[in-house]
Amino acid sequence: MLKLVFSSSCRGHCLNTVAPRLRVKSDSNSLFDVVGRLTGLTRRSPTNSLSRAFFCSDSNDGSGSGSGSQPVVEVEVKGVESDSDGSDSKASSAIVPTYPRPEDYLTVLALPLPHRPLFPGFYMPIYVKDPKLLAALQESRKRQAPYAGAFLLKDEPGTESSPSSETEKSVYDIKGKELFNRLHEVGTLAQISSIQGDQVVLIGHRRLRITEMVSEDPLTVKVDHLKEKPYDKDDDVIKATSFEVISTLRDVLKTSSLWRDHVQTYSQHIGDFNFPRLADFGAAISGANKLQCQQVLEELDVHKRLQLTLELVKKEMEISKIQESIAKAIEEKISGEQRRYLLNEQLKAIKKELGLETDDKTALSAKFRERLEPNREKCPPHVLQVIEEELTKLQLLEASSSEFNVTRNYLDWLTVLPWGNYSDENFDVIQAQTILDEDHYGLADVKERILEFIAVGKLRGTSQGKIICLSGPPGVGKTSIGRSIARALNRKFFRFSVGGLSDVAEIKGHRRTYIGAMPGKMVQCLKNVGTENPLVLIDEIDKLGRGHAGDPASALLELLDPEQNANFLDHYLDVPIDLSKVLFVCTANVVDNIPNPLLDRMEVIAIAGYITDEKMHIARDYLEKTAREACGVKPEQVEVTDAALLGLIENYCREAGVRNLQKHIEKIYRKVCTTAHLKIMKEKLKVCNGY
Ligand SMILES: Nc1ncnc2c1ncn2[C@@H]1O[C@H](COP(=O)(O)OP(=O)(O)OP(=O)(O)O)[C@@H](O)[C@H]1O
Repeated sequence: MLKLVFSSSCRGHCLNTVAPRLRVKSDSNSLFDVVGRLTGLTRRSPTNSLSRAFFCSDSNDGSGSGSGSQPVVEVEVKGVESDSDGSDSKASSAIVPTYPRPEDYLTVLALPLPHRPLFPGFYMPIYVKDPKLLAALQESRKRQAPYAGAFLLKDEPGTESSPSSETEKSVYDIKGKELFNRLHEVGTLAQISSIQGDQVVLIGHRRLRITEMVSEDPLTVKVDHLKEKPYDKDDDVIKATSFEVISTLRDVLKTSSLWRDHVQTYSQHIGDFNFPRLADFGAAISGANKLQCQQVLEELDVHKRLQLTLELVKKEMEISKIQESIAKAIEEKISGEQRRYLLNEQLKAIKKELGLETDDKTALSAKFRERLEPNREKCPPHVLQVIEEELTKLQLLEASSSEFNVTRNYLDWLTVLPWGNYSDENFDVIQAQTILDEDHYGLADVKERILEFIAVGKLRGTSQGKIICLSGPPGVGKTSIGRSIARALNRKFFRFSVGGLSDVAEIKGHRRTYIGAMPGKMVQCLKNVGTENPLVLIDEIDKLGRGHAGDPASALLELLDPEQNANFLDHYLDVPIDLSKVLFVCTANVVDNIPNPLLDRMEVIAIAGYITDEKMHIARDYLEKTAREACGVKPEQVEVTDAALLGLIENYCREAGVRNLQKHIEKIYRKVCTTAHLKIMKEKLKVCNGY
């Protein structure tokens, strides 16, 4: 049992039920076999023709005189529809009763078709919303007269001809005379194949013409049965036109799979074929609008009908060509995009594997932009401009060129600097004092100066960079107090020693044109600390070297001078940096060795050596504690007496600073550790030997 469906949504026709087995005796050559041969469709063997021979038995009787192929209908109610409820199966089994014959129906119920006319030989499901009409249809089936007239509904005057202009429901709102006037005169005698709920499946049989209205509700009309005008089947023009229709159909079939399905289904169910049927078939499966289809239906001249159909299938051919080209273009686009995506993904994977991902220009730019984004608001406009210019340049450069690397490094430095980032300064004098005292004993002058600095900063609301120079003999705590000051002020700490420095580039940076060029110490410092207001300790400023190319002291001057350092220009960076918020602390052993212009700009705080009493305090409260912790000794384990410390200071550590004293204390603790360890080992040995 077969169930084959024509796409009714696009064509409006449907082969939607099972054909009862009718034997159609026909010796006419099937045109669809010709189409099948041309398109490679398999031709059914003659033995199969029994099961596929279904078509309205007298739909081709118009060719009577011409074709002379009048099929003999013998009803054999063998095949039954296996509907779910089974209610219709009986009814549908008697599709073509022997009596009365279809041509005997001269008064029929008129069914309005809103979308397309019904062609002989085609199925069409319709929804009958009018209960009266539905009841009448059911009644007529019961009376063994399952026929009605299906007529296309004319568009309402003034509305556009579109399939959606009239819904199924509103069609059945029109009744009586109004409906009669809205129906096209020519329609189709339709066999009611099945009724399921409000769905009625019609099979087109033959053409009808309305002559008069018999009753209004449900609309019943008197009809004339129409026959095709006699034609000569050997007429060359008709033959040529039909061959052209077939050839066009064949071309469409090549491209449109939907049509292929239609023809295959149709050819399996249609046995004989002739010119009028070919015309009907072409028009029925074309996507032409309802009026064009109606025109074909109304045409009784076979040649004209073939011509009309040819027009429609040619148009269909054009549509299918456009459809094909659209499909091809979209397919190409999609496959091209997919290919590119795949290749890109592969490229990414390869780069990742080889560690080359950073060389990707776009990824690099994205990285730099991402890094800059949090500081963009605070970043000075001139720097932003340079960054944007360099980013554009980066995109234009060849990734393998040396210039590319220079630009990449430059951008790396430009974007990594903490533009406008400051650490929250501590303006609490008491807290600062506590921190300073925690770390160092004495050093009153230094501490006082720092507290003054904080107090001024608090009153002003902002602190200005200063240059403080701590001078004194080695080991008096110049460097360590610098770290302590940074902690007290809550600034980041950076130390660099300029002892023996003779290259100006160390301070001012190299020009970017040199291979391996680097920015100066100050830019490195900013990158390191991540804030623009760190405490920078410049150690051993009195031991600054003398360069053969340029004077480091002068470069340092530019760096330290509060007047100039608001716009400090590093050779590498090439954009001014604001260093005015940086607190510079320099250390020197001998002030006299500091170049005069530098010394002039500094606030020198001299730290003299410590006296014995001070050393005692430092040793007891700071040095001993640090040394003990460093050696992992607990306070209760060792006791260093004052006499011992005094002896150490007076006899062994007579220098001004406390570095030597610190070393001796550390030495004592190391010795204590070793002795204690040896003692424990001896005890263990004694135990082992049985003493
Ligand atoms: N007043 C102090 N209180 C506590 N510790 C101190 C004090 N002065 C110095 N020290 C300690 O002495 C050690 C040496 O100090 P530091 O290295 O800062 O000396 P310096 O003056 O910088 O020497 P140099 O001039 O040789 O660089 C440090 O461990 C430091 O903690």
